[in-house]
Amino acid sequence: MSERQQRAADFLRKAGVLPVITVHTLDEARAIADSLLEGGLNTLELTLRTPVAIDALAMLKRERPDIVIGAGTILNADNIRASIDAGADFLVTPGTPPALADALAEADIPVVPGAATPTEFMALRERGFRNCKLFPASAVGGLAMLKGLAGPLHDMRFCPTGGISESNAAEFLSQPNVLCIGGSWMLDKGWLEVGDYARVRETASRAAQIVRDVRG
Ligand SMILES: O=C(O)C(=O)C[C@H](O)[C@H](O)COP(=O)(O)O
Repeated sequence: MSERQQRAADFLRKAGVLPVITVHTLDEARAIADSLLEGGLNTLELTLRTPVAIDALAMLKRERPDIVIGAGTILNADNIRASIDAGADFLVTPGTPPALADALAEADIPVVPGAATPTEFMALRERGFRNCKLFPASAVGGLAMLKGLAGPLHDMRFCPTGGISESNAAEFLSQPNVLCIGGSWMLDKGWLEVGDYARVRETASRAAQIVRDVRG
């Protein structure tokens, strides 16, 4: 495993839970990041799904240097460049077609390429990637899929994301081939719409407790 990939493995394992956030304003980005941090989660994936995402990433890296931020929904080389320029600590992709895998392999930043099938993970493995996102985890088999991958792809580690909630988080996190679990369950749309950041903080805090319970 390259030193760069090892760096991704270290902080993802340490984080245990990777909240996936989508922000619409800089104020919302600050409020979400602060609530997660107060709840005990200091690593997050900020998706590039909204026009303000890159500005929010740069702002958070400037104003909240203690937060480790991955840029998510990386779809192409332009997204990679913009995220690195904004100060991203790592990159996450929902899927990884060959041209994107090439661009990730050249990027000097920890990367967590996404995939959903053994063939795709094998293609990533051939390029040297060992730490990958399983997306959309529940839709493609969830725990059963992770257990299935553990045999043939025993040297790979996964960050399952998609369909994980407070009720199944511990079970996913307990799998030996799981580095961290990703999800948006602590960022319920209804709570965000009414600015109920106390619930975000409480749910983040319970997620942090799940990590302590499972990992010690
Ligand atoms: O946009 C991306 O790049 C993604 O990877 C999608 C997110 O990971 C999922 O939307 C999170 O899944 P839920 O926890 O089920 O909401």
